[in-house]
Amino acid sequence: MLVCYRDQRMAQDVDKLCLTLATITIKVIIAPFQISYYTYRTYAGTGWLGTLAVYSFFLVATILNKIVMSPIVKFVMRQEKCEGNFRFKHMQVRVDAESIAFQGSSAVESFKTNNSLDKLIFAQQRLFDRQIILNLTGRFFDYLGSIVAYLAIAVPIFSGKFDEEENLAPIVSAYSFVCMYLVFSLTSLMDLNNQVVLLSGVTHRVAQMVEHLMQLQNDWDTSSIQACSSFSSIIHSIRRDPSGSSSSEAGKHLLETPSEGEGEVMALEGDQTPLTVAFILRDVDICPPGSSEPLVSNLQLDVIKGENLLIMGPSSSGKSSVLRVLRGLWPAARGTVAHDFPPGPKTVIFLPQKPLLTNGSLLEQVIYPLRLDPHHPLSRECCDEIVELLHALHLQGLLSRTGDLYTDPDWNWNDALSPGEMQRVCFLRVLFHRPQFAFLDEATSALSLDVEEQLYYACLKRNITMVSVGHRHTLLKYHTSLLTLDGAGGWKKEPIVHATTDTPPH
Ligand SMILES: Nc1ncnc2c1ncn2[C@@H]1O[C@H](COP(=O)(O)OP(=O)(O)OP(=O)(O)O)[C@@H](O)[C@H]1O
Repeated sequence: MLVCYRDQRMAQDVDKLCLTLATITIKVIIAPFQISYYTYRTYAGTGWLGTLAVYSFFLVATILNKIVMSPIVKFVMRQEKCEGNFRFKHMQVRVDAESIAFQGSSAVESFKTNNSLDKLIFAQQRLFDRQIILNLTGRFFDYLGSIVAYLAIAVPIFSGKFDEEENLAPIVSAYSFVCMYLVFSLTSLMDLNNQVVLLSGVTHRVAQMVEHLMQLQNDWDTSSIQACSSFSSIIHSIRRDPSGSSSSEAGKHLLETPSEGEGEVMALEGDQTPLTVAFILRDVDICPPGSSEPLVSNLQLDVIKGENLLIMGPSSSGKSSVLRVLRGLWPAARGTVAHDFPPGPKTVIFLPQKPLLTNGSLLEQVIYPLRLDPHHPLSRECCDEIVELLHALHLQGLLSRTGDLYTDPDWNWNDALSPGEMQRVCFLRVLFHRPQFAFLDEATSALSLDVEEQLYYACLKRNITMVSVGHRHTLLKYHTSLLTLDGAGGWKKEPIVHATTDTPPH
């Protein structure tokens, strides 16, 4: 559908371009004939003096127009640049939509996009201010043009070219003003009509988008309420079922540590930290959009504090899709997905498979998906910690390239960093925010094994519960459970038995 829509839009754009080009070509072809014809008519009516006056006026007007126009060029360029930046930001948001949704960073991206829109509007405002002067000179020469025309006619009249008995008034005006005004009015009306047509098309599309967004918001609100109530009922059913027959690892965990577990679950329901259970999945089928073929069938899964889960399986078996369902990006085709935790990077963080870097300073990359408050700069300790982490992950080179933490570089982070650097910067967010749960979708696939080990041990040291998706068997040693997808809808969850040498270094 998206491809269809894009193709339709492209076809429409091409049609519009062809139409504009055809109009310009016709005007260019007609222009010499028009000029020749009207030069002849002017010469016939006013003689060489009148023709010379008109041509001289045209020459002076063009030169003055050029002088007024020249400074505007740089404002046009600035406006074009701001518009380019704004459109690029929009494109980035569209391309990275899933990664943004995973990281819950829509607010910061919205802020940054609005910021670039503000810059664009400011640049446009400055351009419009200058264009007023240009328009005024344009209009001035338009009116002066008609005076010059009357002056040109005055020459033959006063030189006695016309008979005195002739009624000169009709000759002079020859209804020219009425005709010119009519043509002007019609042209203006046509321009206005075109603008209204264009505007109504755009308004229609914006209205459609707003309606669609409102519908999405309603659906999301309804599903969130359902998710919260499902979470409560599942938690209560776990408590009521001490045999743990239908039950889950979460149930066992809660029953093994009743007082602590219950207290923490109650805290969860009351929207407080710390979390014990982040997600509960019951009888869940996962299907990609537009398909009824489940990637994973009847999935029972609990994401519990302290249980580091590794999801493995063949390519396209649905590993990332499990995270998509957990994050609420895809609805479960069947079953219940329950979750209830306060939003924010201190509780749950998702690192999508595609590293997501935003525009802005190095500091903004690290604190993402939060954004800097210009009135409350980050504390010195925080900055020191970030610098320390950058050194620990061998990213101090970025610091020298940007100059400091706060400078917004004039290059694009997505173009200037290697895939490994991007992954380390994204992982740095996890270490900085220290969330309770981190969902890592092949977050270290571009890194060497020793760096991977360093990052995972850093997470373990910070007591961050990890749910990782990956292919490497070296990841096993950082996790306690393994969920294996077979690519045909089946799955198996088992504990990982560790050798004693696998304990993290302190
Ligand atoms: N937005 C989407 N719309 C339709 N199908 C999708 C979409 N995203 C993914 N899929 C399909 O869902 C299936 C599972 O994708 P998923 O990304 O979960 O696989 P994966 O196991 O993580 O694979 P890999 O190991 O290659 O990353 C794939 O066949 C993929 O083409």
